[in-house]
Parts: sequence; C-alpha cells; structure tokens
Amino acid sequence: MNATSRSALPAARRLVVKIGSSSLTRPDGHLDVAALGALVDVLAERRSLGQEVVLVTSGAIAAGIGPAGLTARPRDLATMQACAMLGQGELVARYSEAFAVHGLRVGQALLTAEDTVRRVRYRNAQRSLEKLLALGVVPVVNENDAVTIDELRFGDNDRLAALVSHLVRADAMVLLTDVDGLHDAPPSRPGARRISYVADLADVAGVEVTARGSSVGTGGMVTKLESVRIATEAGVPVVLTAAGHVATALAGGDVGTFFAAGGKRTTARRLWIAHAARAAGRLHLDAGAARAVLGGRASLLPAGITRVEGQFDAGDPVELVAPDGTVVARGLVAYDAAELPPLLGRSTYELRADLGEGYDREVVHRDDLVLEGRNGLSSSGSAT
Ligand SMILES: Nc1ncnc2c1ncn2[C@@H]1O[C@H](COP(=O)(O)OP(=O)(O)O)[C@@H](O)[C@H]1O
Ligand SMILES: N[C@@H](CCC(=O)OP(=O)(O)O)C(=O)O
Repeated sequence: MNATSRSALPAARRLVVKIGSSSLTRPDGHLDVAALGALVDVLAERRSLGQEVVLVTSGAIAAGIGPAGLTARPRDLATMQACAMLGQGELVARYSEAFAVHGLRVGQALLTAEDTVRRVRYRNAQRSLEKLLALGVVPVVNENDAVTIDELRFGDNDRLAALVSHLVRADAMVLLTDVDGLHDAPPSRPGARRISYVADLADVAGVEVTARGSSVGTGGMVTKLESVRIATEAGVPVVLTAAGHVATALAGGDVGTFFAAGGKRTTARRLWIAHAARAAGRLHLDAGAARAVLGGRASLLPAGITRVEGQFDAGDPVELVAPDGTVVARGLVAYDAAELPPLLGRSTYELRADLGEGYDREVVHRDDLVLEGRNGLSSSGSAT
C-alpha cells in the first residue's frame, strides 16, 4: 500500500477513524446523535466494502452533561471524569443502535496511556482488539477517563488514536474535527487556506496553530499535529478533515490535509516516551552523562546525575537535562523521586556493595530513553 498518497485510503485493509468532541456536540453542549449516525452510515459502508474499521471516539463528557444536570461542559478534572462515567455508557448505546441498523455490532475498549506503554498491557490490548476485529465487531475506543490521572492522561483523543493506529497496525488514520484540515493560519483568520498535502511535517513547522480548540474540544490543532507526528513516524499516513467530509476522505478524494507517512515502524513505548503528555520530573546530568546519553547507546546511571527535580514514581516519564539547561532526552525512570538523592554521583559498584543487588540498576534504561530530536524522536527501536 502506498503511504504517500490519498490512494492509501480506499486501498487500506484496516483504518482507524477518530472523531473529536467538536464534531459530536451540539451548540447546547449535548451529544449530536444525528452527527454520530451520519458517521456510522459511512463507516458501515466501508465495512461492506471489506475494510476493517476501528473507531476512536470522544463524546463521553458531552453525552454526560445532560444526565449530570449540568448546563455547560465542566472544566475541573473530577467533574469531567464524573461526566465521562455517566456519558460513556450513553455514547456506546448510541453507537450500538446506529451500527445495528447496518447489522453490525460494537465492542467498547477503554484504554489509558499506560496500555500503550507497558509491554504486557500493550500486548493484551493488541490481542483483544485483534480478536474483536476477527469476530467482525467494530471496536469503539475512548480514553478510560474514569481512572486516568493527570500525568498519565492523554486528555485529548488525538494521541490515543495515533497509538491505537500503531497498536492495531492500521494502514491509515483519519482524524475528524470541525475544520477541513490544517490551514496556513488559524481558520478563524480571514484568508486562511487549507493545506492539501504535507510530505514532511518539517514543511509545516512555521504554520501557526493554536492549542485552544473549539469550545468543547481539547488541545486544538496542536494535539492533532502531535498525533500526526506519532502516526507518520510509525509509518501510518493520516488524513485530517471535517467530519462532514468523511465519505469523500475515505474514498481518497481531495478534502482536508493528507500527511504522508515517513518513518518506519518503531515501538509504541518509544513513541509514547517521546510524546508523553507531560514529564513528571527532571534529572540533571553532569557533562559526561549528557555526552553518553547523546551518544545514543548508554543507559543513565546514578553516577551521572547531579540533581533531581519533581515528584515522580518509578515508571513515570522524566526529562534528562544537560549542564547547560537543555533537555537532551526523555525517558521512563526506574526509581521513585524519593529513592534517588542518596544514590546520586555514586558508582554502581559502590551502590551494590553498600545497598545490595537492585540498587545497581540504571536510573533510565537505554530501551526506555528517547533523544530529543528535530521531530522529538531521533532514536530508532525495533518494532513491538
Ligand atoms: N492552523 C490551523 N488549522 C486548522 N485548525 C486550527 C489551526 N489552528 C487552530 N485550529 C483550531 O483547532 C480546532 C480543532 O481542535 P479541537 O477543538 O480540539 O477539535 P476536536 O474536538 O475535533 O478534537 C479547530 O476548531 C480550529 O479552530
Ligand atoms: N475522553 C473525552 C475526550 C476529551 C476530548 O475532548 O477530546 P477531543 O475531542 O479529541 O479534543 C470524552 O470522551 O469526552
């Protein structure tokens, strides 16, 4: 399949389609059931043409606003989560009804960032989604808002969709929103024009995008481009378009923006480390450690760390900072923040002798470390 042209879409064996809150929400903040039905009609048609579809859908919070007795979308995390818990069942019920009209069944998958990072959980999600697809069911995926906490939360579904694309080995990903693709300036600005084709994300590095989305969406165009980066670096081409253009987009028509896939498949955890929503802390390195890490082959040992910043637990993403203050890499730390201070600057030999086996382990293993590159991901791992 050609990952550099729109012909990838009708030729795709497996598609991931993500629809955002802005396209599923009425002006009064409630779920737009008609918009949901229109999307399902198009997806059902693709299924009848032999394509497999994985749907990543936002809308749980929107669907929960009414039942929660609220008048507007909440902004604090706890109320958003409560609303999503109320609304998720409602949302899936609407999808079940709409797909049933076409004789199709849906299966709900609620994922967290952790499911795409931890190897065992990644494999588990991969196996169950494969089985669901083999059963002819349409997976309906959302973030598990009820249990996710701030640092490990996607918040928006854009990056989740990219990681799901990697997980299910999609041939293409389609991001549906309320604007017809990336524009050369925020679309509210007079004269802003759609960009039809992007061969390399570096070509649009100068385009002004805002993080503030529609009144209901999360992350705006910034998280969409981040999602595009993850997908294309993983070898998956992307179309970003308006929800109303989904039929044309899936047929390979010239709507929205097509982003050609550049990279070769890398591991999901490396993608996630590079693009994790927020680092939980920082490790300051001495010059030797910074050089070793930048060399690309070394793990970070306690001896090369001069200072620790932030409250993190083992497994959290952290930034690695060189003596001149630049962030040289991101990685998953193997210790809690509180454990580290007595170990700093000491050799693994000393630590093993004083504290015993286990304290001589790397602070960040090289498999859990991604260099800060031009595209935020400059090292290559083997495919998961
Ligand atoms: N350069 C740009 N091109 C296109 N859209 C942009 C740009 N900069 C900012 N945006 C905004 O991004 C918004 C979409 O993001 P968001 O509201 O988070 O959508 P969703 O709910 O679909 O995820 C659009 O409404 C648009 O105003
Ligand atoms: N998981 C949340 C999605 C949060 C959100 O707004 O995402 P998006 O519409 O992708 O910007 C929900 O279902 O409401």
